[in-house]
Amino acid sequence: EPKGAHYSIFLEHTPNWHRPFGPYPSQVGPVLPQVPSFGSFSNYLPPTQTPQTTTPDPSTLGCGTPPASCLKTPYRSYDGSCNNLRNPVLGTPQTRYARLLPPNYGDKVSTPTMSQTGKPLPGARIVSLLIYPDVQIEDPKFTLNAMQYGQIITHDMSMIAGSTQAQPHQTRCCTNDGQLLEFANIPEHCFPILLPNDDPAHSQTNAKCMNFVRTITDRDRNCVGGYQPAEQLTAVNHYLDLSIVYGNNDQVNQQVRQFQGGRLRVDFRGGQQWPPRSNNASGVCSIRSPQEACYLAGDARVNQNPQLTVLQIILLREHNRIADILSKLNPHWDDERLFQEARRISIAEHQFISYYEWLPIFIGVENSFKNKIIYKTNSFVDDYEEDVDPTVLNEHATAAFRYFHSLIAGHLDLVNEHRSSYGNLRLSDWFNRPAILEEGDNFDELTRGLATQPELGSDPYHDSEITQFLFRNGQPFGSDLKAFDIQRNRDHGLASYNDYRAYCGLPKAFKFEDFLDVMTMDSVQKLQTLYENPDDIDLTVGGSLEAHVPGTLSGPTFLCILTEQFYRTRVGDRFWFENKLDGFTLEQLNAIRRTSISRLLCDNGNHIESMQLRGFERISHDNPVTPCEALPFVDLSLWKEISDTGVPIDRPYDYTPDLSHDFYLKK
Ligand code: HEM
Repeated sequence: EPKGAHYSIFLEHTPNWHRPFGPYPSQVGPVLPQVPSFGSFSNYLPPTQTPQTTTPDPSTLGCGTPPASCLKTPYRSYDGSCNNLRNPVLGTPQTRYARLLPPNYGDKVSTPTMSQTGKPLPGARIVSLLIYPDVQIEDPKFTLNAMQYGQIITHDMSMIAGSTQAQPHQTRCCTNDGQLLEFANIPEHCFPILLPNDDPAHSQTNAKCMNFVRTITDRDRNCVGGYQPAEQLTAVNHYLDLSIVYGNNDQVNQQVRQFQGGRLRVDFRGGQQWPPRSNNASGVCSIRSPQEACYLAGDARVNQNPQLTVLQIILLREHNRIADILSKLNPHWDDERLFQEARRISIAEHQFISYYEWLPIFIGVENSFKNKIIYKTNSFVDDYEEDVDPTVLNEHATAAFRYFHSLIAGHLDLVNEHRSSYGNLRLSDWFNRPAILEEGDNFDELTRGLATQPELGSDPYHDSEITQFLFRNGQPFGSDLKAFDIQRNRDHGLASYNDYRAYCGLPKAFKFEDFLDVMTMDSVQKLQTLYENPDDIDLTVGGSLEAHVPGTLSGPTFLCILTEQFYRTRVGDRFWFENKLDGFTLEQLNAIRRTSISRLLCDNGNHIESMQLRGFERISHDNPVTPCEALPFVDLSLWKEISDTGVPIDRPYDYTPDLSHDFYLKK
């Protein structure tokens, strides 16, 4: 095992990770046009009207469309525009990922990465089979809920352009029976994964080819030309703002809203609220009959797996729960005001749970404090910095954060109120088929399962439900998520694992044995069997073999990338919930800080009666199942604006942000 001493040295370096725009410009290619005149706020809207910007026409997708102007409003836009007032397009959908290191494309411009020797890298499926076998090791401490909330955070922050990530891609790079297409017939953007002859699964059907379509880049959209290296685009807004619930643009937002009482649209069945039906069910779900439920939500991936859909529904119901209470407290508020206030509270709860409950488990408590990602305070934390770029890093989304695919469990326990499980669902039976949630008591049983079943360990082992059966849709075998991750790493031309070691403060390796500082001999030997040169190792692969930094769920290289990302996501968000500018009074902010994932599950399940206090942690003597009413909750009465006798309630801070504040007029 690697020596522990290394880590303490490493941790001392952590505060240097934040370089506001990195050593490498975060916008690859020409700087996007800045909006010259957004400083003129003549068209100010009071807070009770629909805020925001002129929405770009999605049919003219370029590489991010700057809004025509930014309106003065205390609420976020749906697409994230005007969050950064100096560069209002920053963080909006259809913009580039950022990068910490320059890309390493095969032809230096856009083709997938090659070996240093000029030959192709080892096949992604071959690497996946050797490095990521299915060995079932449960995490000793954390629940499936920790894994599942991670996917929620991911979907909130990014989605490679050109794919829904929910279904096999519409572009087919292989024949229907899994053979390679004739070269002349291969559609544009294809980068199929070749299957070895002795593939343990696919040799049984004689398939030789797994579909894989390249991510859309700024070059594909003609935003850059010449020899400018390509940068991939993300289809959703980069902020941690519950866009998975509210949509990433005004159009989707309008589809998910009820426009009554501040509520989101729901269908009532069996006395419970369910998301509205998608109007393209056969396109986005693997349904067997037209009646089968397939949901519409702010994010296109909502139906991808049952537990993801459970959390999406919990978050949707939480919004409506808050809107209903606010409307009783403040009957004079109209739909828009109720909607935006409920939205702001839901986003704050989500940011709190993500950063204060979830993130310390993954990137460590000490590391999170040290890097100013969380604070111990009962006050505001006004740490917004306009020159910190909130853009999602390609290294984060394509390599580091995907490491947690390892936590996925292939079977989902159905758990009753006594916390006993009498059965489970096989994951690959239910990809893109959410109807299962509405059967019997499944919704609550899956919800309790989330908080009871352990996640699998964060290690190189992966459940075969995602490496042999992903999206199999009734077929005997399916795709391989880890082969996708490796192929995606090359598609995006990420610099090598060795380069990121150096970036993150580890010594650069000159020979394979040099990796022994953070890897076992067994892992180094596997790498040596696969790769010709230490500089060839894909970031996705090398990073996933590192021993963990104590107190975290990742090795030092991924930890460095994750820490950098979550710093930027927080400090680059003008509407971060702990900023005075987000418009909460101190009392309200401290009320938000009493929320928890367990309370959210309690309040929004069908009939959940109990939960342990820390819902990302397994049930134990220290974390016993407790009646829901005994769990801390957000006291929404603090949002009551006028007392029962009609007197305005005096708040210690002005409820509505002062819009004439210097800040807005600075530039
Ligand atoms: C059952 C659970 C999950 C399934 C089935 C799943 C599946 C997928 C699939 C199919 C992709 C797209 C692959 C590609 O074409 O490149 C993807 C991307 C990704 N996944 Fe997962 N995933 C799951 C859970 C998670 C979790 C728990 C995390 C992290 C905590 C995560 C992080 C990511 C990230 C960062 C991406 C790239 C996002 C982007 O497009 O920018 N996933 N996942």
